[in-house]
Amino acid sequence: MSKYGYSIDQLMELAGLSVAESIAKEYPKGKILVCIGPGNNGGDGLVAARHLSHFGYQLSLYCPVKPKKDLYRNLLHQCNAHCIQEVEDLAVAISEADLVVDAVFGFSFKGLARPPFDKVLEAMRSTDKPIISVDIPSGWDVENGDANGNGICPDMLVSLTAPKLCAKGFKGRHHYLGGRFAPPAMVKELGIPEYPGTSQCVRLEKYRCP
Ligand SMILES: NC(=O)C1=CN([C@@H]2O[C@H](COP(=O)(O)OP(=O)(O)OC[C@H]3O[C@@H](n4cnc5c(N)ncnc54)[C@H](O)[C@@H]3O)[C@@H](O)[C@H]2O)[C@@H](O)CC1
Ligand SMILES: [K+]
Repeated sequence: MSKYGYSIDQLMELAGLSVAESIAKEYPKGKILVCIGPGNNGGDGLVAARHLSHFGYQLSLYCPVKPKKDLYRNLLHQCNAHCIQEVEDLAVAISEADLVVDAVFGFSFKGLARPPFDKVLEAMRSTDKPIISVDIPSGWDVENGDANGNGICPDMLVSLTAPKLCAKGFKGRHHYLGGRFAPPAMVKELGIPEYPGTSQCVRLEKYRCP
């Protein structure tokens, strides 16, 4: 997207907002735990957490690794200013949550999850709480999906910009598209569906991939 002059902050803000809006369309108000990874997928999760708190959900964050980048630190600072608590005990936090947002890994994940994220994925695999994955279910390869069987099975997937090939393997109930920032040339090239009105997200009734 940088060829169109966007900064990562702009894209992340719109991506996270679209994740929050997608969640609000399908799940009633309640407690949401957001699990944050070390890259931009985690940044999307921090933005989504902030918007969900504005929408009236009760948020908490689990961030086992904190990158030193200003972008990440500022997003975390904003969450703190919104009284979003960070939790230390993942098992307890999952048991107390109504929903879990998976913002651990996105399209740059490779191989098998290394510590401490192996335990985060394990905890998300073993809960029966609905999981909402940001862009890609964590542990999945962007093209080959859950090839090694260590990924998670989300109830909702919010694909960003366009669904990735791995979304073919998504078996959950709700598939949304968010990240409404593609200019017309890109919309045409990728066959991105139309968004309704002013919405930042669109429900996909069947798999669509450019
Ligand atoms: N158009 C775009 O490019 C946009 C992308 N966004 C988000 O950015 C995501 C991609 O972000 P990134 O490229 O930062 O990557 P990710 O957030 O997918 O993850 C990269 C991080 O995971 C680590 N990692 C990779 N494999 C690992 C393994 N096996 N075990 C442990 N750690 C591992 C890497 O060292 C790196 O720190 C997308 O999926 C999407 O959520 C949005 O923020 C905005 C727009
Ligand atoms: K994810």
